[in-house]
Amino acid sequence: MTRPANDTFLRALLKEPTTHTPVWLMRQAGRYLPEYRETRARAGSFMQLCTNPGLACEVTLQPLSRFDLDAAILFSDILTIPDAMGLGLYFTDGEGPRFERPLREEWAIRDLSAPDPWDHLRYVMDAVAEIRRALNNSLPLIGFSGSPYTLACYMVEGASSTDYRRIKGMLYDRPDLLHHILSVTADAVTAYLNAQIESGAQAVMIFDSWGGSLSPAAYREFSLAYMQRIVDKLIKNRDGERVPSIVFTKGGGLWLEAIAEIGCDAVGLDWTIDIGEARRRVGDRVSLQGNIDPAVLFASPETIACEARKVLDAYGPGATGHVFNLGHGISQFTPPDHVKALVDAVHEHSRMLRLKGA
Ligand SMILES: Cc1c2[nH]c(c1CCC(=O)O)Cc1[nH]c(c(CCC(=O)O)c1C)Cc1[nH]c(c(CCC(=O)O)c1C)Cc1[nH]c(c(C)c1CCC(=O)O)C2
Repeated sequence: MTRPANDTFLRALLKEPTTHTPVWLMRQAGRYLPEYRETRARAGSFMQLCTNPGLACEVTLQPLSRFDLDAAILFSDILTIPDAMGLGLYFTDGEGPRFERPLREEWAIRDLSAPDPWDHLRYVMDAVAEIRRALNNSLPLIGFSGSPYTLACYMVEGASSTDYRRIKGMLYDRPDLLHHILSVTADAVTAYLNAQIESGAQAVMIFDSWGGSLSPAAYREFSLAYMQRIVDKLIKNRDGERVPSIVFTKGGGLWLEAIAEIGCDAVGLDWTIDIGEARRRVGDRVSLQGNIDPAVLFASPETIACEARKVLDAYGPGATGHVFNLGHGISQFTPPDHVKALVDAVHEHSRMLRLKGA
């Protein structure tokens, strides 16, 4: 496949040299942008926005026309899979996602099956294809999914949770039931990501937002093992090339070496670990994505630039292997011009470091 005109993001994931450090931001399309709020109001609801490929494409492109970002990410949500499994996803203002039929009963768990992405999730594949056409090979497009464990948290709890008591109760009392949910969900995620690759996604990311709430042993058994199964089964693109994958476990800093072993190309880092230390620990096995504290964006543009330089300096010398990002999704209260200060500082400082040969 011809690489996009700006291929720095793909190059960094594959550890090829780059002229600057590529940057994109988790949740770069979202409520902090007034034009997003306008499109969302026109769509009616968040799910109507996600299920309309034309509107999903429109909001995917919005941050790209404001900022000099190095990648686009599909506008969708991780909860499309449990919705397609029949759990009845809905969003309430201020309370986040909820399911009408959370997975609690053994019979419902035994009934669970992986949805065919070309049938129940075709709107996502249509959005991927439409975004690729609109990008016209200017930038790479990232596809994504939630990790099986993170999806299971929402499926079993029925909403966001602070203590995960239902899923953790199941994990310790009925590990067989949780393994069944995770196994079906891992098959669903594999088919979903592969369908996104067939539709044109040029990299894929697995968001394991809640894996970090597990004990080390439970993390390996209930989260990491299933992400490994998915990464193992990712297909190549139509031209027979490897599609790089990124695995992001929020709160996974203690387990970096284990994550780097599963066969992914890059590991996402939250802001609780020094990126230089992370790099020393994983060596050449994987690239790293991250990891500035998203709250830095509430500081002044000068401070933001200074903090961005600290992350680039902490990563250290070498012209590749780092994709700059936030340590978690951007806050809806972020001033858009602060994002510009961040993106421009990353480009400027990393170009300077390359010229100095650092
Ligand atoms: C846990 C999780 C979810 N969704 C996602 C995760 C994993 C990442 C993380 O840990 O944050 C992933 C996600 N959600 C969204 C994207 C779009 C792509 C991007 O720009 O990065 C991505 C990659 C859009 C969204 N997904 C959601 C919004 C806000 C919806 C709105 O317009 O009201 C957006 C832009 C809704 C959503 N979806 C989810 C929650 C908890 C919420 C409510 C969050 C909130 O209210 O801030 C589940």
